[in-house]
Amino acid sequence: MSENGNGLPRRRAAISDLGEALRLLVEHATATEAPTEEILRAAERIRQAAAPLGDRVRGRFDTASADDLLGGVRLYNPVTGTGSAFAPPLKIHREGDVAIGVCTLGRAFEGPPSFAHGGVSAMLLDQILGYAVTVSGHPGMTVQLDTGYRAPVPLYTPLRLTASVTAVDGRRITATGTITTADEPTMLLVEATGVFVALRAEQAQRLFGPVIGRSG
Ligand SMILES: CCCCCCCCCCCCCCCC(=O)SCCNC(=O)CCNC(=O)[C@H](O)C(C)(C)COP(=O)(O)OP(=O)(O)OC[C@H]1O[C@@H](n2cnc3c(N)ncnc32)[C@H](O)[C@@H]1OP(=O)(O)O
Repeated sequence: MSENGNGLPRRRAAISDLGEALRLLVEHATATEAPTEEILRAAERIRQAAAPLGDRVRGRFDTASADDLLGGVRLYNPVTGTGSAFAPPLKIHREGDVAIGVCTLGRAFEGPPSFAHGGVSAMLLDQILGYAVTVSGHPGMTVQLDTGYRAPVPLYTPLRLTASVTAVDGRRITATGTITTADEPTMLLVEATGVFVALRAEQAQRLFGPVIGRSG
């Protein structure tokens, strides 16, 4: 399915609206103490609502019609995608050479009680490090991600992430990043160093050839 003209902005807005509804559902479903019968009724209604969406789906190697890979539009990215049920979503922008991210994590991201799962922090950092690496003009794939957990990351608290490239060594790009709360940006919660590798042409073709061949 492809849409152009006014159809594409409307479709992207609709996908983001669905994503927001799904995130509300995930948040309520994760936090609910509703009666068991209400949970059973909700499960049935949700299955009914999901069915028509499954009538027309894209294949594994098909890019979403609303996405723009080269333009950086990925509505279903699990970290930043506004159409994703799983994404916080993390919102990233640039301030000079530094990437800044903001998000708030709900109950679905819980690890230790009332705090974020450590893997979620690593996921957020991988994404913002990858963003910093991409906008620096040296895009690559993560080959190593080292995370240091200094203090637990609180749920339901606005968070601030930063990332910047610290070294470019041939095809290897190193970036470092942090997570703090928005209110206390000097109190480090999690830090990370990521190593990214720029793909050789044959690696890009081997890994993404089927996707590149079908998009556009
Ligand atoms: C329009 C604007 C839009 C802007 C907005 C866009 C925003 C857009 C944001 C996207 C943000 C996504 C952020 C998520 C990023 C993932 O999550 S990527 C997914 C996770 N990563 C992977 O799946 C990668 C898996 N690894 C691989 O497939 C292979 O390792 C690779 C990457 C193809 C590289 O192949 P390889 O054979 O391992 O490495 P090779 O090519 O032989 O060597 C490359 C170099 O890297 C080195 N290297 C390899 N592994 C390591 C390691 N672990 N540590 C250190 N060095 C290493 C090698 O030693 C070698 O160095 P040199 O000898 O050249 O000095």
